[in-house]
Amino acid sequence: MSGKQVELYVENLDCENDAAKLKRGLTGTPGVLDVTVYPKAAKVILTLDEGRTSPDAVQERLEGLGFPVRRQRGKAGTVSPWKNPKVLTSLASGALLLAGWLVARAGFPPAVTWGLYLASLASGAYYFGREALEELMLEREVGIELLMLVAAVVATLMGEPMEGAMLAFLYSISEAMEGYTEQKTRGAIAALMELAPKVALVRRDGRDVEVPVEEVRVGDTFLVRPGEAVPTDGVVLSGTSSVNQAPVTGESVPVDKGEGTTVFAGSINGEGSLEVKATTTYANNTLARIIHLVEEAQEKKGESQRFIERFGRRYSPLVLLAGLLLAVIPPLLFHGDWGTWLARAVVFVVAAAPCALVISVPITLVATLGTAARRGVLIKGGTYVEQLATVKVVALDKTGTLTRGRPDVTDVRLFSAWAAGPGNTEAKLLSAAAGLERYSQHPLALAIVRHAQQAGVQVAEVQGFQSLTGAGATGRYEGTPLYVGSPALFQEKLGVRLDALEQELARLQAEGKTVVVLGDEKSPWGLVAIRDTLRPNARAAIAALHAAGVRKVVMLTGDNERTAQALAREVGIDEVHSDLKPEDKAAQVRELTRTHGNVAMVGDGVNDAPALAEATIGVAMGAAGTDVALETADVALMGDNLERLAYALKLAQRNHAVVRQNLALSALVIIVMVAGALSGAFTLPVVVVAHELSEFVVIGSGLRMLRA
Ligand SMILES: Nc1ncnc2c1ncn2[C@@H]1O[C@H](COP(=O)(O)OP(=O)(O)OP(=O)(O)O)[C@@H](O)[C@H]1O
Ligand SMILES: [Zn+2]
Repeated sequence: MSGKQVELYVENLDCENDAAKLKRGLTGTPGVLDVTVYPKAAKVILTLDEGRTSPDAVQERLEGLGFPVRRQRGKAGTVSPWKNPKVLTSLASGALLLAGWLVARAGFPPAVTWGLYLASLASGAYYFGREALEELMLEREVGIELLMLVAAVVATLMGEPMEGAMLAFLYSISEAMEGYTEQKTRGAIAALMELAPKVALVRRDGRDVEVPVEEVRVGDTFLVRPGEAVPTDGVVLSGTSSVNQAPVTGESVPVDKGEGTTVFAGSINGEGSLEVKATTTYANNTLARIIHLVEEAQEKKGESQRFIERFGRRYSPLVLLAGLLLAVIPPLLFHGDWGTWLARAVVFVVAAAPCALVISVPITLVATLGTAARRGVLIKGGTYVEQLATVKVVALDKTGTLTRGRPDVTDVRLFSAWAAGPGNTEAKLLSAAAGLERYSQHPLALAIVRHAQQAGVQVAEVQGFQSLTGAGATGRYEGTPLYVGSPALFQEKLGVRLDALEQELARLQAEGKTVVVLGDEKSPWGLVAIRDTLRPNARAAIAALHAAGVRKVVMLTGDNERTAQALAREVGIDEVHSDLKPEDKAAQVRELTRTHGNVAMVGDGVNDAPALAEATIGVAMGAAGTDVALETADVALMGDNLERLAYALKLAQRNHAVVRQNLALSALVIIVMVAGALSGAFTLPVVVVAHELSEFVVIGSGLRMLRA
C-alpha cells in the first residue's frame, strides 16, 4: 500500500514524551498509514491514504492533540517563549507560589496559603505530572517526571506545601527552559533556509516576473542580479560572477561561476549578473536537503546517548524503590522517626534524579551537528560524531580527492618500431585512443578525448567497446582489437613488452604523471602521459589531519606505485597502497581498521564505493553537487576542501570533551546531593535548587558547541 508523504512542522513538540503522545494520537486515525516523528526538529512525516483522509483533516487532528501545524520551517528558533504553554503554566506556578508566601507572611489564615500553594503545585506539575502518569500507565516506565511528582506530592502531604510547590515550579521552569533551548539550538540550522530569497525573477514568455520561490519549476530560467541571493539550485546559462556559497559549503571565499557551473540556493551573488536554469524546486534544493539531513541526524542517537537512556530507564525506578525503602526501613527496624525518614526519602529522590545526566549528551550533540553543518560538514548522526573523535587513520583516494580529478595530457610518445610503419603518426595514435575513450567515463579517458579534440584530430570509429575495470579499455579499430590502459595491462595481461620506452615511462611516472599505453595484442603503439593537478591545499590539509591527532594518512589508488609515491611525497602522505582494484581498496581499509582502529575513508565514490562502505566512516567530498554522495556518505564535506575533515575531527573531539565534562559534573552533583540527603544535611529546597542549577550549567556547557 503506498500513500502520499506529507511533511509537517508542528508547535509544542519538543521531547520524546510529546513525540510518543503525538504518535499515539495519530496511529489508528483512519487514512493515516504511517507516522514518523522527529521531536528534535519538531517535525512529523506522515504517509496518508488520500482516499480516506486529507492533509487538512490531519492538521485539524494535530491541532486537537495540541500540536498545531506551523506554516513554515525555519521558524522554530523564532517562536516566542511567551506563547509556549509549558512556559505559561510554569510562570503561573511561580506567581502563585510567591502569592502564597506573601499571604502567609501577612498572617492570612492557613486555608488561603494552602489554597495558593496547591494551585501553584497543580499549575507547575500540570505538564510534567501528566507526562509522568502517561508514561507510567501507557509505557510502563518510571521517568524522572514521576520522581519529581511523587516528591512534590509527598512533601505537600507531609505538611510542607510550600516546598512541594517550589519543587513543581522549579522543575517545570527548567523543563520549559530545556525545551526552549533545544528548539532554539536546532532552529539555528533551519534558519539557513531564511537565506534563500522569498521571490525569484523568472523569465516567463520573454518577460522577467517575480514569482514566489515555491512556484519556480525545474527548467525555469531565472535571473540573479548583483548582490542578490540565489533562490534555488541551478546551472548558469550565461553571465559570470563570483558567488559566496557559505550557507552550503561553509566557505565564504567567493567561487567563480560562469556558463555551465552549478549555483546553490542561498548563495550570495557578487558583482556580475547570472542567468540560471533551475535544476531543483525550492523544496528540494541543496540547502533544504542539508537542513533535512541535519534534522534527521539530530534524531540519531550515538552509543553514549543510548547507553544513558537505557541507564535512565533502569535507574529511575531504582531511585523510587530506594526512596520507599529509605522511608520505611529505618523506622521499622531501627526505631527511626517516621517523619524524619520520610522527609529524607523525599530529599533523596530529588537528589538522585538524573536530569542533568540525561540532558548532557543530546543538547551537546544537537549543537555540534548544527555547527558542523553551518561550516559545510554534514555529519549523519551521533554515532559518527563519536567515531570521528577517535579516528586513527585517514585513507584517501587519489583521483578527485587529493587531485582535482580533471587531469590533462602532458606528453605523447611513440614506439619507434610502430612509428616506422606507413601512416603511423601521433595524430593516428590520438585518433584511435580518443575513439576508444569516448565511450568511457574515466577521468583519464576524458583527458585523452579532450586532448585529441584540442589537437584538431578526427576521432576514429571504434566498435565493440569494453571497459576493463581498473586496467583500461578495449575495442575493435580497423578490424583488429586495440587496447588502452595501464602499462601493467600490457605487460601482465597481454604479455606485450614495453622495453623500448621503459626508461621514458619510469621518468614520466616519477614526475607524478599517470602513463597510459595504447597498442594492439602484439605491439605497443605509444604512451600518453597524463597529469592531474593536486588540490592547492592538499598539503596543508594533510598536515592539519596529523595535527588533529591522526596517526597515519594513507593513499589508496588504482594507479601505479611510482606515480602514487611521487604525489604522496609532494603532499606528506605517510603510506601508499597502489595498483588496487576497488575490492582491494576495501580489503586495505579492513586491514587498517584491524591494526589501528577507526578509519575514515575519503573518496569520490567512483571506484572506491566498497572501501567507503567498509570504513568506520565514509567521507564524501564536494558533496554539494552530487546527490548520491550527499545521501550515502556518513560524513559529507559540502565543499571541495579536504581541510574541513580536520575541522570535523577537532569538532568531534571537542564534543567528546564537553560531553565528558558534563557527565562528570552531573554525576558529581548527584553523588554529593545523595550523600547530603542521606545524612540529613540537605533540605528539600537545597537539593531542588542545586539540582536545577546543575541542569542549567550542563545546558550552558553543551551550548558552547554552537560556537566553533
Ligand atoms: N578508461 C581508461 N583509459 C586508460 N586507462 C585506464 C582507464 N581505466 C583505467 N585505466 C588504467 O587503470 C588504472 C587504474 O584505474 P582506477 O580507475 O582503478 O584508478 P585511478 O583512476 O588511477 O586512481 P584512484 O584509484 O586514485 O581513483 C589507471 O591508473 C589507468 O592506468
Ligand atoms: Zn531537573
